[in-house]
Amino acid sequence: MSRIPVIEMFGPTIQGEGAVIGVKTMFVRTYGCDYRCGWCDSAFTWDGSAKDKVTMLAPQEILDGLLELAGDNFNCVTISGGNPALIGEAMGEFISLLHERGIQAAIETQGSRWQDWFHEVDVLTISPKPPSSGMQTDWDKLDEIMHRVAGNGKAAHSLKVVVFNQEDYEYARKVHFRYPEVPLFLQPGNDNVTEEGDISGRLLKRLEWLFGQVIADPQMNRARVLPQLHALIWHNKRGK
Ligand SMILES: C[S@@+](CC[C@H](N)C(=O)[O-])C[C@H]1O[C@@H](n2cnc3c(N)ncnc32)[C@H](O)[C@@H]1O
Ligand SMILES: Nc1nc2[nH]cc(C(=O)O)c2c(=O)[nH]1
Ligand code: SF4
Ligand SMILES: [Mg+2]
Repeated sequence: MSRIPVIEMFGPTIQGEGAVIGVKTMFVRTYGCDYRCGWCDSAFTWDGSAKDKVTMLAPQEILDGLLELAGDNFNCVTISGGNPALIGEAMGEFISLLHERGIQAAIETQGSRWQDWFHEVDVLTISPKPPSSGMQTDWDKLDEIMHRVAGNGKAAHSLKVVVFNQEDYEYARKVHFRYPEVPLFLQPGNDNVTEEGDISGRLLKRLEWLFGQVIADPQMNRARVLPQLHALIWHNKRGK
C-alpha cells in the first residue's frame, strides 16, 4: 500500500486564499516540492528543517487523523504542500476516501506536474510562479495541465498568481491572456514570512497596491484580487 509524506494536518480553519476563500476546511500538508521559491511561506516542507516531523501515512490513516482532530466538524479537506502533485495514486485513494464520506477535496499546486487524480479533485487551484520566486515556468507543461483539466467538467479549477512587483504583475497578465477562460485570482506577496507579531498592516498595503494595478488595467477586468485572509488574521503563525 502506497503512503503519503505528511508534515502537518490542522484545522478546522478557514481557507484563506483563492476561489474558495472563506470556506471552513481541514489542511493536509505534504512534504517535498520540486520548486524552491525564494519567498515560500512553507519552506519547511522542502528545506529539511522539519524533516523529522514527516510521517508516511496510508490514505485511511490520514482520514482517521482528520476525524480524530475534528470529528464531523468539517466537510472539506485542502491538500497543500510542498507540492502534492509529486504524489501518485495514494493521493487518488485518499480523495476517493473523502468522497465516500461526502467530503470535498481541494488541491493547491503550482502547475509543474500532472497527476491523473487531478480529475477527481473538486477544487483545483493551480498557482504558477512569477519571476520574483526565482522559478522558471515550464509553459509546455502548464499548457498540458490546463488543457487536461479544461476537458474535465467535474473539477472547479482556477489559476492563482502571487504578485510581489510590476514584473510579477506582467507575468500574471501573460497567464491570464494564455488561459482567458480560466478564473484568475491575484494574491499580494507576503515579503516577510518570518516576522513575528501583527503583519496585517504590511499585507494590506501590498493588497492596496495590487488593487490599484488591476483597477487601472482594462485587460484585467475579470481578474479577482484577494489577500491571504488567514495571514491577515493569524499573521505568520503555522498551522492556521
Ligand atoms: C505554500 S504553497 C503550496 C502549494 C504549491 N506548492 C503552490 O505553490 O501552489 C500554497 C500557496 O501559497 C502561496 N504562497 C507561498 N508563499 C507565499 C508568500 N510569501 N506570499 C504569498 N503567497 C505565498 C503559493 O503561491 C501558493 O499559491
Ligand atoms: N488558512 C489557510 N488557507 C490556505 N490556503 C492555501 C494555503 C496553503 O498553504 O496552501 C493555506 C494555509 O496555509 N492556511
Ligand atoms: S511551489 Fe509552493 S511549496 Fe513549493 S517552494 Fe513554491 S510556494 Fe513553496
Ligand atoms: Mg499557507
